[in-house]
Amino acid sequence: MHDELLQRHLELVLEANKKTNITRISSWDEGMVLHVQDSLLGLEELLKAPDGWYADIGTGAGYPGIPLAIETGRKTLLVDSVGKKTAILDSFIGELGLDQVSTYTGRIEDLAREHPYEFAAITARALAQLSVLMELAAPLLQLGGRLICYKANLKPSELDHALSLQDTVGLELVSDRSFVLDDYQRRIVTFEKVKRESIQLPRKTGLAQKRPL
Ligand SMILES: C[S@@+](CC[C@H](N)C(=O)[O-])C[C@H]1O[C@@H](n2cnc3c(N)ncnc32)[C@H](O)[C@@H]1O
Repeated sequence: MHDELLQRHLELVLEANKKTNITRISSWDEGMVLHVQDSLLGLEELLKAPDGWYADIGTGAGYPGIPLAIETGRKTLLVDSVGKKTAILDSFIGELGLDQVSTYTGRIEDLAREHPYEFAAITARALAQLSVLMELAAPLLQLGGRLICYKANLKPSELDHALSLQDTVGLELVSDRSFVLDDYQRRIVTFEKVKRESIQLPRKTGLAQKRPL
């Protein structure tokens, strides 16, 4: 049942990608590994998050958000600033019958202004360096909520910088798991929101990515 939905989502993505560029992956086999299997690497972490809303920030074609929503049945918000992408995602959601999933068209920083501290879990893949993900997620997460970061080839300096920001953004590293997926190095790095951030977040829209902390 789940496998069918996961495969149907990939079919829809590859089909839509012929008209609108929503992913660089164009083959079924690559998609099954680098989109579907990769998205599910963080399932264990999402299952450990408290109950409540889950957001996939910078979701693109719905990875890892749609596979994780299919597997967990969680109330899910797919967030992307590009309206063309969220319109395509809305059609996928209808086609797949995922009633508990919806989209938000806009910047992550604006979502945080509209819904501060309302999310129990956040995922992000191929969006930004860890410190930027922490800054973007901190004002969205409720206390005890989890930020689950999908990283490829994570450098020690990127992790060190992220760890140095924990106190500022109120997040604490809770797990770090490594995988090899088809010769690619993968890491799922998870933080928990343990206290309020000590600086005003979100900063002005765009600054997190343009001028990282
Ligand atoms: C490289 S894609 C990754 C897509 C998907 N997570 C994946 O791994 O296949 C990054 C996506 O994040 C979106 N994005 C980047 N910065 C954003 C922001 N500040 N607010 C909302 N969406 C953002 C882009 O439009 C793009 O679709």
